[in-house]
Amino acid sequence: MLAQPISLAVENISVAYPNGHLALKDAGFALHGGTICGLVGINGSGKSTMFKSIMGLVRPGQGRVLVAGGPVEAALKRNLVAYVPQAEEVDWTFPVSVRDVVMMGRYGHMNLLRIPRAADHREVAAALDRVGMADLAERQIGELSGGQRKRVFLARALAQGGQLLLLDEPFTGVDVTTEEAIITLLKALRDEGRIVLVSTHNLGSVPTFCDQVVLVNRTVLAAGPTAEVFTAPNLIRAFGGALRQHSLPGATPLPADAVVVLSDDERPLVMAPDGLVIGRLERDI
Ligand SMILES: Nc1ncnc2c1ncn2[C@@H]1O[C@H](COP(=O)(O)OP(=O)(O)OP(=O)(O)O)[C@@H](O)[C@H]1O
Repeated sequence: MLAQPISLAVENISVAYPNGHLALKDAGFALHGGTICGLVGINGSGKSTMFKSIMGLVRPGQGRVLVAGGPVEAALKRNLVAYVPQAEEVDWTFPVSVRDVVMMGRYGHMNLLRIPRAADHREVAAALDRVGMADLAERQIGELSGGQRKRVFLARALAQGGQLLLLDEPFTGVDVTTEEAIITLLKALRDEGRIVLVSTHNLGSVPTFCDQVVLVNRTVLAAGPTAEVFTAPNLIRAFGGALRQHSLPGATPLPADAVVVLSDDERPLVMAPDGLVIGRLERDI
């Protein structure tokens, strides 16, 4: 377990960009260590803006974000917040090795000259081992598969020692086996007391790995345990016209009145009419 329990409180924040666009209004939720939470919403709903607020990259005009009970800046100084970017945010042609990228997670622990010490090398080796990338440590990052790329940046977050992990769309472009491996790792990190906050519009995987869900659409529409929040009525509220609903044609053993919610991950969710998630299909319909 971690020495000190981590917590995150987003207290009714409003965030406007310099062009005047109000990306979040009165958005709030709270999390405590030992949870995986899905930050779920359509494109442009404010997920990245929420992450940026938690990382101190944008300052809310109203409200505040507290990490471990204090301001974001203090948490960043303590290396508590670690970010795993979307693949598109990374320049994969940059000539650095897997080990170099993971070592970047140690920068906050080094002095200005950034000369790694034995402890830094140890942490990097442990992180690479944990994500199953030790054998590829010397490989250039451009020569990795999509799933391997995700694991490298997860290793960087681990080497940093982050207790609040922010993952932006971690399953985009990875196959089901890799997705399962990443989920297993995220659950282990949760069990060690971390907060794992995962931004995703990949609805199908949410019930399988998220303990809690925050539904966003320019504000927080609902937040809480997955079974209470991840329901058909709430999802329709969050996704509006972006969701298509179908009755499932003659499928067994699913109830005849089951509702299938199609998202963009090609593995539709199956819900009872009252909104309870029954499961998900492993095939297209
Ligand atoms: N720097 C910016 N300046 C002005 N508007 C912005 C800026 N960044 C984002 N926005 C706008 O704020 C809204 C929320 O964007 P945000 O990136 O937070 O959404 P998102 O949920 O992360 O979307 P996606 O799933 O597509 O990544 C969008 O309407 C977007 O166009």
